[in-house]
Amino acid sequence: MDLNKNLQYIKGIGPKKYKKLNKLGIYTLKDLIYYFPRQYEDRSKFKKVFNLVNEEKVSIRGIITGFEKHEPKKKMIINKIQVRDDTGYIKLVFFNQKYIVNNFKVGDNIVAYGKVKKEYGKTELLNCEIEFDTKSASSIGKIVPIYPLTYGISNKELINIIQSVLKNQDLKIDEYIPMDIVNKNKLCDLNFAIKNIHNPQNIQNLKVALYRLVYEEFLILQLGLLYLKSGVVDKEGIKFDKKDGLKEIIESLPFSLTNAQRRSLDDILNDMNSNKVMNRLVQGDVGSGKTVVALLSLANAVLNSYQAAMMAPTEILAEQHFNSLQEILSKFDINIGLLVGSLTKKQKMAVLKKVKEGEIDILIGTHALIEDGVEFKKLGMVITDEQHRFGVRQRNKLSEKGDNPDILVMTATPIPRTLALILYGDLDISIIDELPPGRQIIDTFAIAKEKRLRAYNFVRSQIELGRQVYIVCPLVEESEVIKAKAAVDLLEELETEHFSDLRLELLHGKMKASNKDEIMKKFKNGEVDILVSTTVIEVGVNVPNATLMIIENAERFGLAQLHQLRGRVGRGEHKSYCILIYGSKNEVTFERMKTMEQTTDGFKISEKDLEIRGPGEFFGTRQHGLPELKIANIFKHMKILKEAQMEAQCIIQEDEKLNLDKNKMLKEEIINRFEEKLNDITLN
Ligand SMILES: Nc1ncnc2c1ncn2[C@@H]1O[C@H](COP(=O)(O)OP(=O)(O)OP(=O)(O)O)[C@@H](O)[C@H]1O
Repeated sequence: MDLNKNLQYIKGIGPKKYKKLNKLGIYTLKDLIYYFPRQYEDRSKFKKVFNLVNEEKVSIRGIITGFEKHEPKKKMIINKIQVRDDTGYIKLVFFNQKYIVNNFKVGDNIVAYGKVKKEYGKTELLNCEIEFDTKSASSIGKIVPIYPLTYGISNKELINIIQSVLKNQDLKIDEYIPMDIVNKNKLCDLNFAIKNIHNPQNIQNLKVALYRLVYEEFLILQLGLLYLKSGVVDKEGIKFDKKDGLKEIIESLPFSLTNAQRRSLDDILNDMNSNKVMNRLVQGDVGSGKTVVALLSLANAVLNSYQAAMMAPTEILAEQHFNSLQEILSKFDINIGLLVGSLTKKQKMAVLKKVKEGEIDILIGTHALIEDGVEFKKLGMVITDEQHRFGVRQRNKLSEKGDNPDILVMTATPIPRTLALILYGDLDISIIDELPPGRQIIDTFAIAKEKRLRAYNFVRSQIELGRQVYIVCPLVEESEVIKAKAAVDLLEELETEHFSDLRLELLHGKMKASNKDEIMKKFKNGEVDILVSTTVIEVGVNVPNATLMIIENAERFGLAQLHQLRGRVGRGEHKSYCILIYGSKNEVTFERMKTMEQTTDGFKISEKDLEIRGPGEFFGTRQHGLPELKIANIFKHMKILKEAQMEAQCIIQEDEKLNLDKNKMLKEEIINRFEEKLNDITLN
């Protein structure tokens, strides 16, 4: 049957209902049957009046014996319907709902659902729903689905619409998952699943249906991502040679590469050497030395007579990358340019001209890089250094400036593999899981806020040793203005009450870029003792002389975020410390603080964070970039996700392009659903 049929042409759905459904994003038959409840209320068991317990929510069944009407106040009418069953009497109470009550008369057999109130020997049912006691009662005596709704359509209305469509004998949905996979994973029939998700006969059926639909959604998602990666959209790319010049650059570095850096670089150079477009993610723990890997990849493109570009999430970072690259590559006659929002028009025009004429070999910048006016002479490679901050669209916009350039994505957030497969399932992954030698463990201490003064004494002792300190402000609402105010307040308190003799500076997102830059420079040059900052310093900032980080209200941050922040210290030869000051004292806070004290491995921390905080909060307040799913929940259904991921991998291994006959419908479904749901993830 054609599930793409517009609902307007379905019997029983007039223009009025159609319009209401549109508000929920429902247009076709498929939209409707795939509009899933967000939860259920179990109203399936009826109780006798005699057995009712105060405050419980129940379904009852009885016969109407009379009506009462009270008007305790103006404009307030309370109607009561007296009902009897074979064990006693009960009154159903309705506030200002005459229109419901008027549908019934004495002698009618009814079913009702509500909350029991027992007082002075009387029993009443509040917040009532009532229906005639027929087989078709839609929302009483059943497990009732509760749908996500918008204004203008009630849950009951939606239930009625969906039920009437489901009863339609013609509704037969074709199975598109190959039968061997259905059987192997014990998935129930698709029609059974759809019927039971909307109108579950019992809890067991509901579970079976839910499992199937969650599994299906994950399978399609993962398979779609793998399918994209598997070469279906492989574009012809540039074949870069491995140039000898690269060896020279590597030899000029002040250190030798770690094994993990070498491995990642090899992956990248092999990709670059193939004639397919590279789509690779380099995931590295804090301080693992991603920048140098990026630098060498960019240099390899330049040695092959191409231009390259690198996009960073903040200006501070872009400048830092610019400086590091400049330091190493200028000796090799490679020209680096910087393009950020804060340049004057004149400066910007000059950079753009040089980029267009090919005088700049490597352009570093913020999202200013993807603006329309930026044109390259011969762009061959792009790197985005991101923190779930750029969507695929932005990534693609940058790569469109070249002719199928190779793409490298760098992220400093260690994420568990399961999630990486979803967030970056369309990319090949290299992991830098080793810190450069000589790195010291950052000693981490969590203390209650009452002990803050001790921490401040420690700040002083570090500064006396010639070191520098970060103090990170409490995490407040995601508004830069409010964050800035919190930072200003904290600075004032520290300056007047604790460190009036030291050099303090402030850094927050609301400051003019040139100010930020100036302060960062001063901090780098050792002209500032304490940098009071919001989380703008979270990613990438590299000041080796800073050895102590204090984080206020540490319990408000995600563990992954704390780990990133902590990674700002311990970047040089000096022993480094992180003090987490927490304000609330509950189990979860203690457990999270303990994790930070005990572990410095970003991957372990992120696993733990996921475990402790669970749904939604894992990525902190940050935009997480996870795809929107209709029924599956990446956190709640982690086990099913893993199973579906494994299956997806098997399917692709057997039939990379999904050309086998048995996978034909699956492929169609993926293409359909991907277009609709995963716009943000497709690579074209
Ligand atoms: N193999 C190495 N041996 C010694 N030092 C290294 C090595 N690789 C990088 N470094 C140095 O380590 C520091 C951190 O490197 P880098 O800034 O690239 O880290 P990162 O992975 O980007 O970290 P973060 O995600 O925290 O920004 C830099 O000072 C860099 O010069």
